[in-house]
Amino acid sequence: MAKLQGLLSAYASTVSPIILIGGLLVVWIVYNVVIVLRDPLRSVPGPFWARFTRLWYLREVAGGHFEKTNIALHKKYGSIVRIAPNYYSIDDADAIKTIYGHGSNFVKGKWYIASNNPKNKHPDLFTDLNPETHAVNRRNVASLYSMTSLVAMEPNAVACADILVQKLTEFANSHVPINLQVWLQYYAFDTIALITLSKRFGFLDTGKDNGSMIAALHSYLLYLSKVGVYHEWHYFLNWILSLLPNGGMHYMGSFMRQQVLEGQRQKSKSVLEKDESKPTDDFLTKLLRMHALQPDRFPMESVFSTCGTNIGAGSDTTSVSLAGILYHLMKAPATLEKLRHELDQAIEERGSSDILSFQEAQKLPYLQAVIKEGLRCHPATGLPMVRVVPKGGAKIVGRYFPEKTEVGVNSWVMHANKKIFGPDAEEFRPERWLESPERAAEMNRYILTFGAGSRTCIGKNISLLEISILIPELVRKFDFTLVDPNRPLEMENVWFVKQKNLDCYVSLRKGN
Ligand code: HEM
Repeated sequence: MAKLQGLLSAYASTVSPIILIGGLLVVWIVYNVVIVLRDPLRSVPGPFWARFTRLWYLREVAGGHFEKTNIALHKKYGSIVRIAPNYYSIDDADAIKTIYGHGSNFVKGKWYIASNNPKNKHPDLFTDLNPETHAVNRRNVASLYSMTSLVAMEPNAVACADILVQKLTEFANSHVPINLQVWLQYYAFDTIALITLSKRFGFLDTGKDNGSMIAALHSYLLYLSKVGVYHEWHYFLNWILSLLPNGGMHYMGSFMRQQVLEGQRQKSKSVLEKDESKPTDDFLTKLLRMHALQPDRFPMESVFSTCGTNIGAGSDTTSVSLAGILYHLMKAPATLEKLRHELDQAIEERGSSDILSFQEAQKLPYLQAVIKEGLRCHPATGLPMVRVVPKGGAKIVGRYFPEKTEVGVNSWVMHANKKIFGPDAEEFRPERWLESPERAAEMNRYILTFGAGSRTCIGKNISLLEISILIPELVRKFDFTLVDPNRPLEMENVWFVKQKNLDCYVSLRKGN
């Protein structure tokens, strides 16, 4: 009897886990079948596994090429594609207004949760999911990013462009190949630091990622792009990661703290309260004044998070965009020639070869068309900008989406749309912006490089300033040649779609 009991318990101990797992699997399958059968959107096409689990989307995002996958999905399945059980990617011109338009009640989806720092009591502008607090916070800082505020920022962009030109001249003389994307990162990081904190990180000077800060921001992007898909894990994973050493982020944090303290030393609370604000004040002075005048409404945490968001959201995005424009120019010699002709003429007419100002650059139509087209062909963000369908549901592409469904448009998908940009949408052709003002205005409505609506990029003017200062200067002064023109451009989509192998020879422009 004891033997039999022993046999039975041995049998039970080996079989029961299998039965348990099998049982759970059956329950999971039945649960999913019921969900699928009851889903009013069950007829929307998409990859098989995306119907049942977010793992399909996670795997694709982790692959680092979702911008390409997303375009291919819409080619295969049409305007609406399911990419996760309750999440749909949309490729439709009218959908932009419905989902992102001012006055639409679609709020940011939970994917953005993984971008926030759980330690912050007040979410930053980018990650705030609450439309009311977001609107208040955005209003608080909007004037710091306005066109008039750019006056104080222009000399910062010019100073950094000057250093980059000097460095590239040295590379041209030594005939050493460089990774242009990396140097554009140094420019973008140093410029946004100078604009925000009144001090450069010093990447342009050393030619190095000091303190591994750029690498740390890359790891943060790797994290948020994937953990956003399973946002429920963010707080736990973030806690685990906070136990590990993270030199780069600490470096950035202490750099920021030092500069803020320096700003406070230079201008005490009483001085800031009394001083009239001037458009020429630097960004940090403006932030510290806001805190001095209304410490409850704008606490020190908001001073730090605004600075941190500028650096996080405004560095890689700008370098990716600069690299996109220059890469396309390298691949299109006739366009480059035409652009140089316009720039040379502008320089000749004003009788000085000094760097073109932002205002001057804005008056050059071909330059503006090149920038616009570069930003269309390589928008910095490469995942759908997810939003939640509001109460009462919504009609998108003629189909009813129940409330709480998640939907999103990927800039790469929209910019490849042939109905909007024409049959040659995949080509880099700046002329499309100059064919007629009506056509340009129409296309402009569907450009998502800087997002759209109430959550549109607050730093757009700053990045356009940086781009408009640097591109003409580099195009006028240097020839860039790809080390291996036949090697396809490698990119990695970690929310920002970063170029990886932009290895080039730099030489001084012939005949310059
Ligand atoms: C070429 C450069 C840039 C590109 C392509 C870009 C792109 C974008 C996009 C697409 C969004 C919307 C994201 C979404 O809805 O999911 C966004 C938001 C944002 N960007 Fe930029 N950005 C750039 C530069 C900058 C700069 C220079 C700054 C700051 C100085 C900045 C700060 C922000 C912030 C704070 C938000 C959140 C705004 C809000 O939700 O109210 N960006 N950006």
